[in-house]
Amino acid sequence: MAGTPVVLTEDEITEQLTLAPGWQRHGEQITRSFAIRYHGGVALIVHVADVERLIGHHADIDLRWDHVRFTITTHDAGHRLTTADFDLAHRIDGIAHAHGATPETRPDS
Ligand SMILES: C[C@H](O)[C@H](O)[C@H]1CNC2=NC(N)=NC(=O)C2=N1
Repeated sequence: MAGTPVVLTEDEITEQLTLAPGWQRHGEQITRSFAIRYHGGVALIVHVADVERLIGHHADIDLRWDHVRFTITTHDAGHRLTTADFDLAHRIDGIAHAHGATPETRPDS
């Protein structure tokens, strides 16, 4: 990822969250789950990983038998939220949709 990422202010985070419906904030990270069967989740993760490699920004990914959960923060900014996190979130939304994964709200996400 080019340059040192700029940490977002609270107001900027609030604004970014309104533009990324479905993503939930947990401290200095954002997370979202998508319902998809295990092998479909593996294919989804491979696709996301290809894009992450291109953009130089990576989510923590939790694969379960019936869903995949993505958690994003910017390590290089001291595990704070930056625009790179929301950029990746939007990219994940598009890829998940293309794979037929269904956004879901889980109590643990
Ligand atoms: C050099 C490399 O591109 C950087 O360390 C990237 C890698 N992927 C990353 N991913 C995330 N989530 N945060 C980062 O700060 C980050 N930095």
